[in-house]
Amino acid sequence: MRMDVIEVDAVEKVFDVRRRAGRLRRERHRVRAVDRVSFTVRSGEVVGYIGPNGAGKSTTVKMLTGILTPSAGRVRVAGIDPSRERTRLARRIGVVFGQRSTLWWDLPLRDSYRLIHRLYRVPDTVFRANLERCVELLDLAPLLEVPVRQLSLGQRMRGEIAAALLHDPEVLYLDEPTIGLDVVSKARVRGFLRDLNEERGTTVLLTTHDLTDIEQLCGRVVVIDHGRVVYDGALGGLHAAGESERMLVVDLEREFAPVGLAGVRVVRVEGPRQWLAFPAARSAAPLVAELARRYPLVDLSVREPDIEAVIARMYAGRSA
Ligand SMILES: Nc1ncnc2c1ncn2[C@@H]1O[C@H](COP(=O)(O)OP(=O)(O)OP(=O)(O)O)[C@@H](O)[C@H]1O
Repeated sequence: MRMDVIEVDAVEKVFDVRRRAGRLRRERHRVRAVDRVSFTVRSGEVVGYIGPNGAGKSTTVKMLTGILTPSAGRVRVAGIDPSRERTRLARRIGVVFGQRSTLWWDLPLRDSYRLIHRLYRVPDTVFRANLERCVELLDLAPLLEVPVRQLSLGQRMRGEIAAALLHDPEVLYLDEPTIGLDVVSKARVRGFLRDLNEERGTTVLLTTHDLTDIEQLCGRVVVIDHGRVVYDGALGGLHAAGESERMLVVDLEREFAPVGLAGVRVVRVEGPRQWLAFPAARSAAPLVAELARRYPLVDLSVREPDIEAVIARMYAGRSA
């Protein structure tokens, strides 16, 4: 049976900040970075944790690693309370921060890996097998003797991901793992993560602003905004939540006035071609049938909305 490996229940994090209020006065001010957030992640799931800047994503991930203690609520990762047993938890999780390195800057990659081997007390056979696998799949062989500071961003990121996996973690947190990478490196990292999840059943919580990461990796997304969960479900369902539209592009035999169909908005007419927007959740089939019955239809295509637009619309709706 699949278990919940990450449990976040009514979790809050409030920061006390001092702000200047005049020449000498400082005012205390509270920032509620995470506001009664609840979600669970089952073993083997890949979940995207997304939201605009300052939404509370990093603060949540820091509570999941034990770096920060929640102000209220309950967090469990692999049954462990992260802030109480951070060291024990560290053996069960892997963490990759796209913007921060966990490797030793002046050491060759291989030496960083040796240190991790010893620090985490990884059994020799496990370490060797994992290193071999990562070196092969992430193409690290030519890089092992190179000091980390000489690696390109894409090379270093592959090195970081390997470092996070050498101790066989059940859960992997990835914070912007493809940030700044070129298209080829992004594809390689995504392919590796997909295989890792499929073959090993590693649970992944992925924070990213790159929606292709989400589309290609995540079966489910949790969207957070102003510290609160505003959506939790399948990626496809975001369209309905964001009230997004699909587009039917039709070519008629000749020019017509904008077609009149219930539930359809004509957004553009160019000669015999018309662009018809309709709710994304609705089936296109009856619309096409009705069109074909009433107009001389020559050709058509359906365009899916892009997720970025959907999420932007959802955020806008929330703050309005
Ligand atoms: N140590 C801190 N002290 C005070 N305020 C903080 C602290 N850390 C985060 N915050 C505030 O909490 C809120 C949430 O920040 P957080 O870094 O979790 O957002 P995020 O969703 O990860 O954003 P981004 O996408 O920009 O990384 C922000 O308003 C931020 O300024």
